[in-house]
Amino acid sequence: MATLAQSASYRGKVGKVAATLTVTATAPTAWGDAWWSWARTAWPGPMSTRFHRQPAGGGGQLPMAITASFWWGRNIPTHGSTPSQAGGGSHARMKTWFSSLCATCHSTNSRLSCKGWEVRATYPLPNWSLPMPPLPPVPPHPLEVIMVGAGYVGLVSGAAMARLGATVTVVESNPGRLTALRSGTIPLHEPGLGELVASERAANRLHFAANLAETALSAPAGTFKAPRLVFLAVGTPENTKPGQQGAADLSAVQAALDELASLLPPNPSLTILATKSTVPVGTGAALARRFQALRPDAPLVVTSNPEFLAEGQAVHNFLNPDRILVGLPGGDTPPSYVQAARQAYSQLYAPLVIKGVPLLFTKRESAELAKYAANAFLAVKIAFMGEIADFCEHSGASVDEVAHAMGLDPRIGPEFLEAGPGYGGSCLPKDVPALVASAAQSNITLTVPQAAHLANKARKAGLGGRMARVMHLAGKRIALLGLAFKAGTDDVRASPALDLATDLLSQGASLALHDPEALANARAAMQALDLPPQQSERLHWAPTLEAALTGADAAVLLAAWPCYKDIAPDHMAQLMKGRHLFDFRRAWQPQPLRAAGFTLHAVGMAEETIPSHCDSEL
Ligand SMILES: NC(=O)c1ccc[n+]([C@@H]2O[C@H](COP(=O)([O-])OP(=O)(O)OC[C@H]3O[C@@H](n4cnc5c(N)ncnc54)[C@H](O)[C@@H]3O)[C@@H](O)[C@H]2O)c1
Ligand SMILES: O=c1ccn([C@@H]2O[C@H](COP(=O)(O)OP(=O)(O)O[C@H]3O[C@H](CO)[C@@H](O)[C@H](O)[C@H]3O)[C@@H](O)[C@H]2O)c(=O)[nH]1
Repeated sequence: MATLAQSASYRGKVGKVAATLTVTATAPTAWGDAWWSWARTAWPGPMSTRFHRQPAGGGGQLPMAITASFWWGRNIPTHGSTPSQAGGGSHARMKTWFSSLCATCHSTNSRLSCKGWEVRATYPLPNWSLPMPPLPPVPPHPLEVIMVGAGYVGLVSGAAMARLGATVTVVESNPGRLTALRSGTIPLHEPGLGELVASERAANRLHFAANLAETALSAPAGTFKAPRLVFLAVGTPENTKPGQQGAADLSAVQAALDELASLLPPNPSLTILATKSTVPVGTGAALARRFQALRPDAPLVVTSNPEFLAEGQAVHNFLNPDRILVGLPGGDTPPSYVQAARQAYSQLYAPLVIKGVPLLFTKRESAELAKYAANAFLAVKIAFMGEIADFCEHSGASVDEVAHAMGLDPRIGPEFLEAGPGYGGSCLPKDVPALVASAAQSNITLTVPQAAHLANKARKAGLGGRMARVMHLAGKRIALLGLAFKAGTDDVRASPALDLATDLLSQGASLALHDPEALANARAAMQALDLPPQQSERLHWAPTLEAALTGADAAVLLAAWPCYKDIAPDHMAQLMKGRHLFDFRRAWQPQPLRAAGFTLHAVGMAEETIPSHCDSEL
């Protein structure tokens, strides 16, 4: 038992109802983690909680601040149309809860104030005693992680796992990418990744290898002091073989497994294999069978640890996930292997779990399917809003207002309701058909994801047609702004911009293409299309936004990079020849652009915004 000097304070806002209780304690910081796990289970709050701990100093007897955020949940009614009316309901509930919290904590002298939308409360908690459990055992060795593939997922996950304390070797078979990494260059655009990789390399926790044979995996049995985790983060693109179109191409996953089987030493200790790659349900079981046939002497447990990061915010997503999902095998797998896997994951992700991130252990099949189901659900939301946006354009409604009104319903939520040019990227476009194809193998027809997939393909293919309805395209110079599949990344895989570019070229337009990060990737992708010379000579790669806009008859916004949002309308008007703007992201403000003389065609905005003089161009 230790006595802690504490104070607690609460600050919450109506509509975003969360209470933060900050407990300031003077305690040996070495006890922090143990106190933490005790607090998470023993806290008397009636609602779900999320804990954060911020040590105020290094080891020893330094004070630390502990913040426990008590989330009220998503069902707080915020009735009324004025702050005080709306606040009444939820603030009253908050007050009741805090009063009971106070009583539970034997607190006196609590202060509570309610001003506009905000409630503040301060509760001194004198002489509040908390039992201190014994320190948990410290694992004797850091985890050894091998990450196969240094793409968006493998490189981010590998570096972030090193940050979590593991010793990580990232294996990359692409020589150019490996050379770049070894020389300290990050071969992809991901905010924060450069700093993360550099600091983990400097701490000697992050290494790179050209193949599995270069890692310690091929060393004699007994080399590893702790269980080794081998993650597969290789690509699983859409299969293009006849008869298998749409299904996931698992050849890179299988090749990596075969490589592993070929180099493990005789009678090695247990290897924990994890698919970070997105793989169809049943893949883990198939990989286990394949490995068993190749290496009956080598103990292996195949687990699923799907990744939910989104490009452009990958480092942040990995280190602050909504959940960590781990699928464990059942059936014939020895329980001791499964237990070892569970322990290894618990150790690997402990620094995140301690922050309150849920670590879900499920059946392996559930984890595999949950990843696809999540992506398909996101795809359905986006595709649905695309169709609603089309209807808005013909009904006088604004899709922004419709989405906002829908999103305030907590059963719907505000995320992923932005209608745009169609979803792109390396995940949703290939994962939805892969889900549909894998279900079809079990004679299950997934009509809803399939409809989203078809709607999205049609949306991307129809962008040029939308433009052709308001202006002649042949002979015109069009500035395409934003070539990545969304702002924040240099990834152009399945980018709507590439679909539109090929369509506009075939309609006779000249293109000036610009992107702040994705120009090189877009150029490589367009070159790979092997366009006829009369089309490729009409492609112009603009090094600056100004160069793209200069002399353009029209500009098209496809990815909402800040540089496009921030450009001054008058500056655009000076540079451009024509006055047509197509905003497929609704990132541009209509009024200032109209004031500068532009005609704005924005997705999901009513037709009346298009002046009648456009007809004369048809
Ligand atoms: N990109 C994302 O945002 C994201 C998010 C979650 C999940 N995923 C899934 O993760 C997987 C990887 O996606 P990605 O975008 O990182 O792919 P990527 O194509 O960017 O990277 C894969 C990397 O693996 C390398 N590689 C392939 N085979 C190898 C081998 N045998 N040994 C060593 N290196 C090898 C490739 O050279 C490449 O650099 C996919 O299944 C994808 O669906 C992707
Ligand atoms: O409201 C929205 C949200 C997204 N998009 C588009 O949808 C696509 C995908 O966007 P996003 O999901 O942000 O990017 P990804 O990096 O592809 O991430 C998705 O795919 C990853 C790979 O599986 C998952 O890990 C992530 O959770 C999932 O969000 C992009 O073209 C976006 O422009 C919209 O049009 N409207």
